[in-house]
Amino acid sequence: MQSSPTEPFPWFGMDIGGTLAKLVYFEPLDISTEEKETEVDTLKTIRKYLTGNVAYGKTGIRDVHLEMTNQRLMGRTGSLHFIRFPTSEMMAFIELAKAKNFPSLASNICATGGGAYKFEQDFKLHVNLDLKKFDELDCLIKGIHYIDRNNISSECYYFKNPNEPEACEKLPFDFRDPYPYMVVNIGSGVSMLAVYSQDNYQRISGTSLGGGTFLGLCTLLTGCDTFEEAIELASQGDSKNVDKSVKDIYGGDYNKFDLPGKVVASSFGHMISKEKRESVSKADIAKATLVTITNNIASIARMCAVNQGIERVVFVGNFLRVNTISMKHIAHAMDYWSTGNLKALFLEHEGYFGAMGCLLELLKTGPP
Ligand SMILES: Nc1ncnc2c1ncn2[C@@H]1O[C@H](COP(=O)(O)OP(=O)(O)OP(=O)(O)O)[C@@H](O)[C@H]1O
Ligand SMILES: CC(C)(CO)[C@@H](O)C(=O)NCCC(=O)O
Repeated sequence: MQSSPTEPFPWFGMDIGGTLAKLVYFEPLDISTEEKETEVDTLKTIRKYLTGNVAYGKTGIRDVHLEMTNQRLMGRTGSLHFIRFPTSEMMAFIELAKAKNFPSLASNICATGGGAYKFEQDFKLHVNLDLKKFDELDCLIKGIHYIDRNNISSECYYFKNPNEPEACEKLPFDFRDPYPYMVVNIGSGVSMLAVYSQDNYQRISGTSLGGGTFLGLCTLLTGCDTFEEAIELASQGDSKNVDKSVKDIYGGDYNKFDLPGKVVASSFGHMISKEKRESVSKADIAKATLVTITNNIASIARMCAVNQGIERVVFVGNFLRVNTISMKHIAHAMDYWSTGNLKALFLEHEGYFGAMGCLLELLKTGPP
């Protein structure tokens, strides 16, 4: 027998970030006949709309490959769905919620991320909803913990031989006993956290050179329009045409301090030459932008991990979406510069942990 939920449906967690808004929706699949008969139309409409589509409006997308089935939450069994749309469309989302009559449901709306604060007044003004706000980094840690424990296929993975295209392998990593570990959340900007236990963590550092910087610079420099386009362009480019290497400066290795010739000495360093600027392609520039941002994040992460005496570093955030180039670069850089002492780990649900943690907070909260 199922226990009756303390929190009325629908169950959502929302993470409104600087670039993307993420939504985790729990679809109950153990609805009794009695519940079906009494389920209000609005609830049914929302459930059917979200689970019956993979795209919403022009820009909303459900990441079907990330769906988690057979989840048990608060005594109910169902599926977790993962949906994202650009934060720039937030007002359209609020209008959609209005059109679907969402505010008529006596439910809490929980949100995290900067947008929970930024859009609070809009929710109140346009749909008369009070947002319950939760901290984005608390939610991130809670979400990582839940998804890693409850994903039946392996959530956590690493790259073996990340720098050898032929021999590189993506392998599962057993993250059951993870503490202490570091989280590097690469969103628009980057936050770095040291996690000591399930409810003990600190934000130890951050950098404004993040996913937003990559996309911003790449669109400026190459004229591309979307993140997917920028990554595709980068995959065809060669950053050596843009960056100056140790070899370009030394004519070979810098032996005294163990700097091999192929290491980047100066990101974008070749671009001071008119001749090089004229011969470089857009793809080369996209790749160099990606590598510059990625290496900088890996470098700061490595210094933080060494400072904290932590060996495992988990990289998350939507910057890593469809971006194996950066993941392999990070894996190689962490391994190489720490002489094998640090391990870069990755999680399948990349950018959804904040929204997942937010859903868990909603269920903890119960009715007002
Ligand atoms: N479809 C997409 N549109 C825009 N950016 C994308 C997309 N897919 C991946 N990205 C990358 O993901 C980044 C945003 O990641 P994420 O959603 O984790 O952060 P955010 O929550 O928006 O930012 P922050 O946490 O700094 O507020 C973008 O800056 C971009 O590099
Ligand atoms: C401001 C946040 C936390 C919003 O998610 C993120 O974009 C970030 O950590 N930016 C980097 C800020 C810093 O320089 O530490």
